[in-house]
Amino acid sequence: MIEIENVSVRLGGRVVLSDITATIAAGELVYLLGRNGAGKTTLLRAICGIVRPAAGRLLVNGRLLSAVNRPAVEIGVHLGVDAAHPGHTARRHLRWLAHAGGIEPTRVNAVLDAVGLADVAGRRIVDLSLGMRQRLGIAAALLGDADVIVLDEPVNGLDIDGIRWLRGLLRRLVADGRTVLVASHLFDEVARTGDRVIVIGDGRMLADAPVGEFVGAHADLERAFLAVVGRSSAEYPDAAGSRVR
Ligand SMILES: Nc1ncnc2c1ncn2[C@@H]1O[C@H](COP(=O)(O)OP(=O)(O)OP(=O)(O)O)[C@@H](O)[C@H]1O
Repeated sequence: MIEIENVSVRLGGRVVLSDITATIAAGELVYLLGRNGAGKTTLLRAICGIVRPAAGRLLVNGRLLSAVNRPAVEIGVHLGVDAAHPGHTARRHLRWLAHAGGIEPTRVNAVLDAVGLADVAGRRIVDLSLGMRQRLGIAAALLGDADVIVLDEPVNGLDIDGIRWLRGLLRRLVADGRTVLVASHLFDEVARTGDRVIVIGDGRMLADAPVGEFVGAHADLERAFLAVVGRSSAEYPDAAGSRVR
């Protein structure tokens, strides 16, 4: 379970998140939605303990991560494909993470198999495709066999096989009773797989509802989202008084 209690975050002297409260329960796949710069990654970073809130608190399985001996077995995290050293091989990267996180090294081969990277585990990360690096990030999130999994835009770069594989993986994780929180811009995937959405706009919480309830009377999730966050003038230059030639 993830409990976000009245969390505010300041970065570079600016309030980036303001008074966010939400609970993500075990066995739930919750998507975090918001425009670019809304504060999604910052919230995920705060949950993982990378960013310290200016106010409020974040609990993972009822505890502050700072009070936990081995956070890597409490929460599995994938916050972007650039988190790995490009000169390391995929296997070496995961071995290093396992060592740093106090995780049994036998987990490395298990997660390489689980994400379909066993055949390229000896390749340097710089030589992996974007989709492969995405799978490597997901492997890192699975390494500690944690009950709580947090992923930032994990679908980017995956081909159709990868997308279908990830859908199955996410559903299996929640069926296992894990807590899964995913930031995404891909409304089709969210509508297809999500239990609930949390919507952030300009660092503020705009909605927290089951997907069906959130869509409500709107034609689809995208339209429901736009109704909540407001339409962008950049998307509608006519409305802003200028014309695209
Ligand atoms: N280290 C930092 N210092 C100052 N401002 C930051 C820092 N990191 C992020 N921000 C700002 O915080 C705001 C939220 O950024 P964040 O990356 O959380 O957005 P996001 O919703 O994940 O966006 P995207 O969809 O583009 O990934 C942005 O205005 C960003 O410029």
